[in-house]
Amino acid sequence: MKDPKVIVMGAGAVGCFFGGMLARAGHDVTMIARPDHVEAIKRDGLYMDCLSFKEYVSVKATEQLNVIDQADLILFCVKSPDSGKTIELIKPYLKPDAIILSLQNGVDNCHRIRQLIDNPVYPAVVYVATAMAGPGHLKHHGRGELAIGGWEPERAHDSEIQTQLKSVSHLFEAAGVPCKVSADVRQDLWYKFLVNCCYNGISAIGQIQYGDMVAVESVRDLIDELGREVVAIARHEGIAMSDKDAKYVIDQIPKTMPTQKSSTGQDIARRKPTEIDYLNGLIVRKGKQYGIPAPANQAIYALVKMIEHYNT
Ligand SMILES: NC(=O)C1=CN([C@@H]2O[C@H](COP(=O)(O)OP(=O)(O)OC[C@H]3O[C@@H](n4cnc5c(N)ncnc54)[C@H](OP(=O)(O)O)[C@@H]3O)[C@@H](O)[C@H]2O)C=CC1
Ligand SMILES: CC(C)(CO)C(=O)C(=O)O
Repeated sequence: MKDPKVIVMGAGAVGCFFGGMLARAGHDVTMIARPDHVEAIKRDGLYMDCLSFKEYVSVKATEQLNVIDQADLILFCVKSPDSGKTIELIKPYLKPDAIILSLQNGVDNCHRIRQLIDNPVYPAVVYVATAMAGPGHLKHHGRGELAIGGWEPERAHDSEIQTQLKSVSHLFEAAGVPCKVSADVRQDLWYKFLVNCCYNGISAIGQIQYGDMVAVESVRDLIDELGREVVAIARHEGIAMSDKDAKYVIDQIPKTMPTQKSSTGQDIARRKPTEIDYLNGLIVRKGKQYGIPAPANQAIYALVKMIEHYNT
């Protein structure tokens, strides 16, 4: 992929970080964002307040969806409940070979997107801690690596897919973003999903950072219980998950991003609907379907839904 035109669809915390890194490396990037962000980015540039640098990065920004007709690569960064409607909005402008990279949490966004369009769609497993601190102002709290891959098992060895994935990976790597092509991206997605089920809801309910969360012993016990339930469901889904690896990915979060409040917590703070139906809510539904009890996930799900109900 030589000199691709990159569009960030939904330039918030994640879109501004990864799109911003590509723009900073000199790529042609356009952020599709809400008016307050567009105005600030056009005026001053995107302020990337990162752990390793603080810089105003020059990048294009617009509210207009028709710029999608130029895109070779779309970083799809809207929240999970917005996936379907956003795809319907951009569908009229999509080039047939434009690659859509979903940087969203959850395990079913690519499947839902792919039901609406024929374009190549790939998941990115995203380990980063970011938030929008104000219009055009990105605050980075830790990490920033990606794993991408082909998720449709029947097309796993397709050479065109592997070529596309390698070129996307090179693009990010050259811009300073570690990006591996995963041999089993479904497994990687479930490990990340495990992290989200363990941390996002508690952080949202308590409006609390991960480092402070795990200072409380009973919260650590709850995280363990949430994790056990998710691992049981994952195994039932045919995902190979070891207890040792699950514990490792869970333990890394407060160590590598202690000052972060989850994206679900950020939604609650902004009085927006959350992604909880696609996180702990999915575990609750699958638990009922498979007859696997998931009371801890049920409790987190119910509490976030209650807060959302009176908050939005
Ligand atoms: N924040 C984080 O650290 C991480 C987040 N993630 C995942 O990444 C995904 C994105 O999360 P995040 O970046 O935090 O979310 P944000 O809410 O910060 O960003 C999404 C942005 O897209 C905007 N948007 C939605 N539709 C449109 C549209 N039609 N036109 C213009 N702008 C639009 C939203 O505006 P509005 O709010 O007004 O709808 C919002 O500003 C989620 O799936 C999340 O779980 C993954 C890893 C880490
Ligand atoms: C990586 C993590 C846990 C960062 O907060 C996240 O994915 C989220 O907030 O949704």
